[in-house]
Amino acid sequence: METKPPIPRAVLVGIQLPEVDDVAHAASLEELGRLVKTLGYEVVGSVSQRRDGTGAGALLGSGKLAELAALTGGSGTITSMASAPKAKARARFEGAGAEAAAPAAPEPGEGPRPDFVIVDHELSPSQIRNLERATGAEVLDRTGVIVEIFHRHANTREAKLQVEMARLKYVAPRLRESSGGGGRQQGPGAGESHLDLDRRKIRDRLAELKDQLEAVQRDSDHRRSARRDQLRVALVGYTNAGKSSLMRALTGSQVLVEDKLFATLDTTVRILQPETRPRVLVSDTVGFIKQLPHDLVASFRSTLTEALEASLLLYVVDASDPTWEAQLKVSQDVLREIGADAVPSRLVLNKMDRLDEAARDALRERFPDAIQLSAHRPGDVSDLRDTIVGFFEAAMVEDTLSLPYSKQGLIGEIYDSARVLSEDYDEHGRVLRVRGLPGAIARLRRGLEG
Ligand SMILES: Nc1nc2c(ncn2[C@@H]2O[C@H](COP(=O)(O)OP(=O)(O)OP(=O)(O)O)[C@@H](O)[C@H]2O)c(=O)[nH]1
Ligand SMILES: [Mg+2]
Repeated sequence: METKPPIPRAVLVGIQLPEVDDVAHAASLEELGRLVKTLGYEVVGSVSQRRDGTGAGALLGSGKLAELAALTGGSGTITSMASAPKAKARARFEGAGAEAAAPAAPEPGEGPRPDFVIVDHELSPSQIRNLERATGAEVLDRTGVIVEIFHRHANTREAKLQVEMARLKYVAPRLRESSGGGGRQQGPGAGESHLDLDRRKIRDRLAELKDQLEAVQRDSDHRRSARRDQLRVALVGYTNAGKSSLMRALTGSQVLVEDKLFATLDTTVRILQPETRPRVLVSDTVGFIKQLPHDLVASFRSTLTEALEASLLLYVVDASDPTWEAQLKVSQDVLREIGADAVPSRLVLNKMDRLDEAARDALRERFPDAIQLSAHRPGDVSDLRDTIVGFFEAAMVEDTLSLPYSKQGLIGEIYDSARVLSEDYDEHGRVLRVRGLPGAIARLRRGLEG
């Protein structure tokens, strides 16, 4: 008996559109390769072709299709009846009704041939079908890969619910009959084909998920509103830029840092260290990626709200990546859509330790306002902390609050949201000289008067 490879093997496929240059095309395929590795597959090759569009029935021209099929062991033609499409994709999604299934165990491949063809573009269900017919392999597109990674990495209840919704919405139009012909079935649901039944189940499940999600979101909105008017800075940016590394260094927390795409899927909030008065809260957020599937943007909701409510956004980029400017644009575009471009921001050029002096100078010339640093250098991190503190210091104002004897219970809140410069007493109660953000002071004043 032949020993079978334990890790699924994948071939990448990319179309280079006329407006995409060679560097961007190579970077996109490279990024797809990293996404695929994050899924636990081995990339064994890639096929790419220059074309005017991605709309062709089998995506590739017939020559390229034959080249791809030679790698995967398929017939190379769409009309062939050879090797019916595998129902693996469908099977993988069948557990979707349950809470995040464990990562699928790698399925053994058939000999050394790749089991997967992974395409760097969003495909229509019929393109997927055609490619599967021609290659005999299972076909996933970029969206499918990202949805699957999100599914595996989601940790909190909110993220899990959101990702399950995105996954069902992705899979519903791609469902097909499991048993070739697609006839009507007897028994429960008689009169409905399997396909109709599956689709109806998905609709019901989506409605259920929507309700649950709304309940969870009411909770987290509540928690967030309790943090309003606090000093908040959010780390935002492309996946793998180093946001979590900076978060760790700035707050001394143990958030996950990994050389993986989408290591972080949940927003975490920690206190800037050494602690200031009032405290500064730092949020680490999920990374962005190009061609983010539309339904998944919803699962960024908590991250996006975090960004929208911060007083300062730090756009973190991996300056050692030749495509960092395009990556920055992706993050800015998503945040602009929700109006977060109104939040004051700074550009943070991370991973400077990977660049030589000349490259650093060139960047300084072009982006004089950007903060250059390495998350791995403690001195750089401490400078960044000072910059953050300085930003809030400049935004703060001084004011006087009178705390009547009947409201002494509010003293803790005052100390939490402002810096108390001095405390005096008069016949009504305490008189505090405070320094804080205008919004926070206004809120305290309302509490004292109400
Ligand atoms: N050389 C170098 N590597 C860094 C630096 N900052 C982060 N890294 C590495 O970059 C990789 C990604 O870092 P993370 O902090 O997980 O990145 P992230 O932005 O949180 O990524 P996602 O959570 O996937 O969005 C890890 O392997 C880090 O060790 C840096 O300043 N220099
Ligand atoms: Mg992270």
